[in-house]
Amino acid sequence: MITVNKSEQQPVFETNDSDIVVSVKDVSKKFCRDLKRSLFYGLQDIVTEISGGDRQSDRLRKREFWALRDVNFQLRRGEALGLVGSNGAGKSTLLRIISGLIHPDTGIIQVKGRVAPLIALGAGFNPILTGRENIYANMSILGLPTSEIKRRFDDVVEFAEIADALDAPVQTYSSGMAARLGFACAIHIDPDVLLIDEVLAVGDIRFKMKCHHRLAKLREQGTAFVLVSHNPHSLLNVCNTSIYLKKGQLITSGETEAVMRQYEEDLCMSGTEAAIGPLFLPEKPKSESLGLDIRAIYFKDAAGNILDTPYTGEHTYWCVECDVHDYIEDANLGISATALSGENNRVFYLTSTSDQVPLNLAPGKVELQLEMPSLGLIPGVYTSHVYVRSGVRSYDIVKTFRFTVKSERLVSNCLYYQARNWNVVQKSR
Ligand SMILES: Nc1ncnc2c1ncn2[C@@H]1O[C@H](COP(=O)(O)OP(=O)(O)OP(=O)(O)O)[C@@H](O)[C@H]1O
Repeated sequence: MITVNKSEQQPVFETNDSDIVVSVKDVSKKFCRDLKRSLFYGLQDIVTEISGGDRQSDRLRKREFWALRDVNFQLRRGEALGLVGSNGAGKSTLLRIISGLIHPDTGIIQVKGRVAPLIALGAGFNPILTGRENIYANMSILGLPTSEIKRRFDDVVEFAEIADALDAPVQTYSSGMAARLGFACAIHIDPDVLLIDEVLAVGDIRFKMKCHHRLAKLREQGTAFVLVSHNPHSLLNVCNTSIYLKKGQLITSGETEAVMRQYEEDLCMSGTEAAIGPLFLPEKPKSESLGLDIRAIYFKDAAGNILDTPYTGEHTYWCVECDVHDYIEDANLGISATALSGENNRVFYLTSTSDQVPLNLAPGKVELQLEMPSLGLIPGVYTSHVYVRSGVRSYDIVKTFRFTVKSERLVSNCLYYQARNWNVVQKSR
């Protein structure tokens, strides 16, 4: 398990643990966007190192940026760690550093045992060599002696299901075939650490199931995994702990479900400023009032508490507080909500009149409520339109009430939250 220091959201190191197979301590990596400059910096670094100077690895030079910054975590035998983060967050860079393909600029990486990186499709294969030749080349790069490769060769071919194409160049393989071969080579070297970057997303469902089955077996035997995926379900199925990277920084780590929740919430909110709390409006001068004035809009929970933000799936009241000056019969409360994150889609438009619920209002302070037994909105920032009418007569309207929805549940891959129960009904025996 990753141990997390709550105050800093960085894992706390436990040394002297013989089960630790990967230890990543204060690791940073910088890149330069400008190719010419990058080559120049490379040369400069080599010269500095040869002359025994200080490279000042922890400082950025012109046009450099941190692709990873002070990342810490540990992985133990048999543990599966998920890696999430949006494009460019630094996931592949981290895997490349663990696999030894690139070196960090600062920090220490310690890896015990054999690492099998499944980092990019067909990585480690030479396209002009045949499948047969590539199996030998790839598995010996991964550290297996030729005698062992010979012994395992048939199992690799059988697992990869490429017997017919074994003597064809790998460049003639489909992406699925190349992925199958890569996976087969990696698992047949008995790795201590397996690094997987979205590779399982390629291949048909049957092969994916076969891979998952094999991964579970490897894990039982003590292989540790780091799995990068944009699909929360594959992470939830495989990894009990995960880390969330954002612009190279480790944002949070811990139990996969909690990490995914924070990642999804950030994704839903991206590009929009969170809006929090109720909206209160000033009293209107009598001359401007049309007989009913909206004075506040807010959400309440089932116990009647006003909420800063409503929560997906919870029993929620959308409340519209009004000053009513005249008797109003058949008032119509209309509420629409549009998601500001994503493509600005209107999510719902509800009116009491279309639900055939006439609202009869007497003068005084009145709270109109739209009761939602289970809030269907997923986490995100929304803007809404709220009005009170009667027939064609409009009393008051608020055009932009912004609010934020949060969630304590996982709502991945959903456009709305479906309240539900799962049952088994025994029909007969
Ligand atoms: N060799 C390189 N030279 C310059 N910049 C690089 C290099 N490799 C990666 N980067 C940059 O570093 C950042 C992190 O890249 P990385 O590939 O690790 O992200 P990622 O989280 O794996 O993204 P994705 O989900 O899109 O695969 C990105 O801004 C990327 O453009």
